[in-house]
Amino acid sequence: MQENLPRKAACIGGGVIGAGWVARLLLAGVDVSVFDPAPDAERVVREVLANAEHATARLISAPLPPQGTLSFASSIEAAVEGADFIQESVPERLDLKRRILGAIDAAAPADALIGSSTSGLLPTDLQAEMSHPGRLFVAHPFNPVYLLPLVELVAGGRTAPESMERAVALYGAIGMKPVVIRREIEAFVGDRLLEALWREALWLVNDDVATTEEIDDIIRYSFGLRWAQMGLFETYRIAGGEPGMRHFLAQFGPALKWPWTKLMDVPDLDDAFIEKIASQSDEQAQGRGVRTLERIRDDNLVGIIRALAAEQGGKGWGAGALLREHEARLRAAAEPAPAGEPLRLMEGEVDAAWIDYNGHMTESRYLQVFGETTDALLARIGAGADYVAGGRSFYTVETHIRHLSETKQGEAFHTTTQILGTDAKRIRVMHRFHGGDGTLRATAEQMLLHVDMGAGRASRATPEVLEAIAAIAGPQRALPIPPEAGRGISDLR
Ligand SMILES: NC(=O)C1=CN([C@@H]2O[C@H](COP(=O)(O)OP(=O)(O)OC[C@H]3O[C@@H](n4cnc5c(N)ncnc54)[C@H](O)[C@@H]3O)[C@@H](O)[C@H]2O)C=CC1
Ligand SMILES: C[N+](C)(C)CC(=O)CC(=O)[O-]
Repeated sequence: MQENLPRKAACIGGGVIGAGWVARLLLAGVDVSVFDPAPDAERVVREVLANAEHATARLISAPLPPQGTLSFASSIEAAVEGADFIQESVPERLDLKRRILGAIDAAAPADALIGSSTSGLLPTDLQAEMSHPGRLFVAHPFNPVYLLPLVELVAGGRTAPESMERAVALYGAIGMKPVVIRREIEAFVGDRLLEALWREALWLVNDDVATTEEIDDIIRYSFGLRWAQMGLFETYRIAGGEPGMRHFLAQFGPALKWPWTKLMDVPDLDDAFIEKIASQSDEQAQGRGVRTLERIRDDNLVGIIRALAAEQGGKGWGAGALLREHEARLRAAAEPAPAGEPLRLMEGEVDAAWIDYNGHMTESRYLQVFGETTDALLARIGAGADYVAGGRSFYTVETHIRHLSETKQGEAFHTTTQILGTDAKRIRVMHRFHGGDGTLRATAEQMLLHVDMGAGRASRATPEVLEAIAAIAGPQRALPIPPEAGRGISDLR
């Protein structure tokens, strides 16, 4: 089991955000008990979980821990019993949140942490009536919680520093990027930025400058793409050309004082304006329901995050680098294969983009999966990113892939690895690609050569790496040699 994971979590409120938390926690292997009095709460949570399972299987290529157990409680008291972590996600009303947090505080075990999902209320106000306010903090996520990694952590006046330290470790362990906000302010940082943009967008629709669809196009075809990989400041630094940020500020700073934006004014949200926004939004949705839109959004987000994970020589960038770190933790925490068995190094689900004109997974994607399996093996034997930074690495010098049967879109898969042979400079491996039903779909035999990158030639691996290889390869020697090993392509002429 991974370090810093809660033993048992309780989610109070199972709507859009609560259900997202439930899914993220369950998929991290944590048991979750939910309390939500809405009659259809269980249906909503299960539908969001189904979307999250689909997205997570495609996002994370490391073996996932066994999913936690989901239960529905009939009261707050029953939900929080035995929980060491509670996430509150009830509607955004101070009086309601105070009452609910009071009930959680009274019933939860003394050492349990309590995070509130509030989008803007001050933690000091939320704590006001709690008997143990030291354990309450704001943990503000972004929708969908099971895919977007950021969580803003905000301490109130009475939050114990130790609770914040524990919170950073806990949210990190479930694959998130906790950012501790330095000072308690309403709406924290993310929603301050988003509200400014949203307010401006409402004015543009109100004044018939653009429709909801046109505004969304202006975002998604331009700066929306930029923001997934660099934020505002780094993007503008580049826009300043070679002199960077100083030149950017000199050129565009004065425009900030021109009356372009409406700042704090908000158009009246009267019935006519609500109808205008809602009907434009209906037209834009083209009849797609919310679960369909969620699937489209999730598939796109998975594609973007995985693309970021492939950057920087495979170390990843931004949210992609965070995913790489999380996958490494999951691999380290995965139940080790019994000595002598093939290692199970990679899991996933076949992406729509991996399907070719023949309607099955295309050959280049098998090589991608086998390449990532090799990376996972190298990380396992201590030859991962730190080793490469020290100037040594393994290069793949030969690969032979055999395609044995088809794999279709959406199928689950996993890979296994057997070390066939090894010496001081080489590892010969056989990777196998299995479909969700366990059948063998493809194999890849590879020769990996240890290289001194500075000298640009083959060299001996370090004693530690050789020892780690021997610990896997020794017991695997009892396995039968796979029939694909050493085979060439037919000599058809
Ligand atoms: N929707 C969003 O985009 C985001 C919302 N948040 C925050 O998350 C919190 C929840 O918002 P949503 O999930 O959007 O609202 P929602 O309306 O989708 O869900 C709220 C849920 O709370 C339940 N509820 C009501 N009274 C309750 C009670 N006494 N005990 C337990 N559950 C109760 C409702 O039945 C409902 O299922 C709010 O504080 C909001 O500011 C944070 C980030 C993003
Ligand atoms: C609209 N909102 C204030 C509830 C949005 C958020 O809090 C964050 C998000 O997911 O955009």
